[in-house]
Parts: sequence; C-alpha cells; structure tokens
Amino acid sequence: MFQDLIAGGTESSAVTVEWAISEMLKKPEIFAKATEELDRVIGRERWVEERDTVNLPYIDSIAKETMRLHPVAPMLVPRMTREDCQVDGYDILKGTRALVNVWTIGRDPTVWDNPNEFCPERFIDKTIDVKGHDFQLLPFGAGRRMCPGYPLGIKVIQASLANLLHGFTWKLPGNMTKEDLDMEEIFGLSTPKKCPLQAVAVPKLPLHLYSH
Ligand code: HEM
Repeated sequence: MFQDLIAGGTESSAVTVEWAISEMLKKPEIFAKATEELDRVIGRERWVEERDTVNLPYIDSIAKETMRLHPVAPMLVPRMTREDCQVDGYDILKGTRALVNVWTIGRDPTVWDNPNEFCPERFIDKTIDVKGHDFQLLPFGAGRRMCPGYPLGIKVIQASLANLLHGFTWKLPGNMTKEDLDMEEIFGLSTPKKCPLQAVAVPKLPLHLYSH
C-alpha cells in the first residue's frame, strides 16, 4: 500500500510538472513572468523552499492552469449511486456507475473564457482553489473519496515547479520550434504526454548552489 501511495503521488506530480513546462515552452512569455516573481520573492542566492510557495501566486496559478487543462485523473474514480436521484433533470437509477469528466469540465466554454488557451492569469486574484469546493476545477476530486494526498500533492507540484523554473532557463533542443512541440496526451485512467518532453535546462543560479 505504501508503494502505491508513493508511486501514485510522485508520478502524478511529475506528470503535472512535465505538462506545465511543455505549456510554457509553447508560451515563453510565461517564463519571463515566473522569473520576475521568483527573482523578486526569492532572489538568486538560494533555492525555493516549501514555505515560500504561499508568496508565489503566479507559480500557484501556473500549477492550477496546468491541472485545469491536464488533470491527472480525467474521469476521477468511478462512483456508484446508492439511491435513485435526479441530476440536472436526468433520472439516475440506484446502482448506476457515474463518471465525473473533469477533463471536459476544465475545457467547458460556458465555464472558462478561451478554455483551450494556457493562461495562468485567469487565476490571479481569484479565490478558486483545488480543494474540492470549486466544481469547475477538480484535479483532486471532491467529496468523501477525494484524494487524501492533495495537500502533499499540491505542495510537491508547486515546490518542484518553482525550483525547476528558478534554477534553470528552459529551451527547446536544437532547431525545434514551439510549433514542433507535441502536446498529444494518452487518454486513459491518467493523461501523461504521448511523447515525453525533451528540453534543454541551462543553470542560471550561482554554481555553488548546484553542488549538493
Ligand atoms: C499531483 C498529485 C496528485 C493528484 C493530481 C491526485 C489526484 C487524485 C484523484 C483525482 C483522485 C480521485 C478522487 C476522486 O475520485 O474524487 C485521487 C485519489 C487518491 N489519491 Fe491522489 N493525487 C495526487 C497525489 C496523491 C498523493 C501524494 C497521495 C498519497 C500520499 C495520493 C493518494 C490517493 C489515494 C489513496 C486515493 C484514493 C482515495 C479513495 O478512493 O478514497 N494522491 N488522487
């Protein structure tokens, strides 16, 4: 069970961070905004620590925007109705298997402006969170079977993304252009990238910070 918890937690965070950097390589101006925030809040003499993340609203918005477009579990975990009920005028019989398609909710044009555009700014100064109360953004699910690891998951995503952006300048390899970057996903129980991201990470902090 512990192995499952560790594997589930680390894989989900790594997939999310890979999507975040891929989306940013498609829209390089976002790197500049993230770098501005990191330089202002952290400076160039140290790495980002977990306690810093509350002071990094733009990094938080990048994480949320990535989870909106690329939820790790696009259909959550299936539910079974325990009694007959009605949802939005539809009769649902007891014992029906119900799937909540958070992937589609995250791209619903009646809920989101320009839903297919990666735009972290949409979360700036908004209270919308990933704690299962804002039904338009449910990357960790909601209710009694919501992800119990979400406080850890969100912190791992924020801290690792912040450090990867703080410590490195990101580029596409060789002559590759942002148009060449493949954004296809494998659609199943989870949604990893079909083609793993290949990118060049160039250190940008003082060299002694990379020594241990
Ligand atoms: C990026 C990080 C993570 C994401 C996006 C994520 C997402 C999810 C989602 C969507 C569910 C299903 C919730 C539902 O159907 O309402 C789930 C369930 C679960 N997650 Fe996570 N998770 C993450 C990290 C973690 C971590 C770090 C742990 C443990 C340390 C964990 C343990 C679990 C467990 C045990 C369940 C099953 C809960 C149940 O069925 O009652 N997850 N997760």
